Amino acid sequence: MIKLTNIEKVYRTSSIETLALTNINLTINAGEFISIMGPSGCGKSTLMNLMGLLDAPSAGQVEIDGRIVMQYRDKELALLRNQQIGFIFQSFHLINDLSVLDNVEIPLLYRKGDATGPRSVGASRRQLAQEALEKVGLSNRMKHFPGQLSGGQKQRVAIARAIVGRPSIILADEPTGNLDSAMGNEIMAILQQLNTEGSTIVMVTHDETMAKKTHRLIRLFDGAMVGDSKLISDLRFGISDVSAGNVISEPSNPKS
Ligand SMILES: Nc1ncnc2c1ncn2[C@@H]1O[C@H](COP(=O)(O)OP(=O)(O)OP(=O)(O)O)[C@@H](O)[C@H]1O
Repeated sequence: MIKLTNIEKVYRTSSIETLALTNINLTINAGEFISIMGPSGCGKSTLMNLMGLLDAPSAGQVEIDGRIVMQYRDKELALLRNQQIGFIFQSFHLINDLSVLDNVEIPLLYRKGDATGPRSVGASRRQLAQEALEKVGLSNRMKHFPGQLSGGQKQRVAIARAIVGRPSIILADEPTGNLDSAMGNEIMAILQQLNTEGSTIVMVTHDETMAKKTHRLIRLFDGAMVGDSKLISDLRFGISDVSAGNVISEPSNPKS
């Protein structure tokens, strides 16, 4: 579960102050698949960075799985992030000099314990990485390098890397943004499958079609939450009808 309470984020440089997020109150339940949409600059990545513990809010509280993280030190944040959160980015962020298998192992190298407890020795790391690659249908490309893969395949490697440590939360920042629609649909199908198996997924997207495949759509505008709609019937969350959608307010003059 991710709970954001009264979040505000201000970026300050010597000459300018930008209010990137204001008055964000949002609870994402365990097992939900939610999408976040809004025009460029409205604060989507900032929100993801706060949920991913990559940045701290200027005010308000961030709670991850019942832990209020505001008092955590950097080391503790890094540990929590490594164990609980998997990241997927639009531009994949793979290391070109490493094989597919080595790329997927990376999050496990930063662990004191392995995905399930004791320190991960090379063999068990390898095993976990192979399993993650099998899950995304890439077991036949383990020895390839990122430069030898299609965009969709690269994103599948990135998903394998995100799930290798078995995090409960996956944060995906425009995961289909660099892909054609066929590859984008493949990636969405994998994310939907991971969600069915229990992962909580938060996805930023500019694509309404992709957003409609998720349970719930959050709309941001100028740093504020302007919409929160239930999209797909899902009995796990007591939602029986898409009309349960609750639009807070629509932006009157969206920038894009
Ligand atoms: N490190 C930073 N320093 C100063 N201002 C920043 C910083 N990061 C983001 N901003 C500003 O905060 C606001 C929100 O940015 P953010 O990247 O979260 O938007 P976004 O919705 O993800 O945009 P896009 O869809 O274009 O990626 C913007 O006005 C941006 O210029």
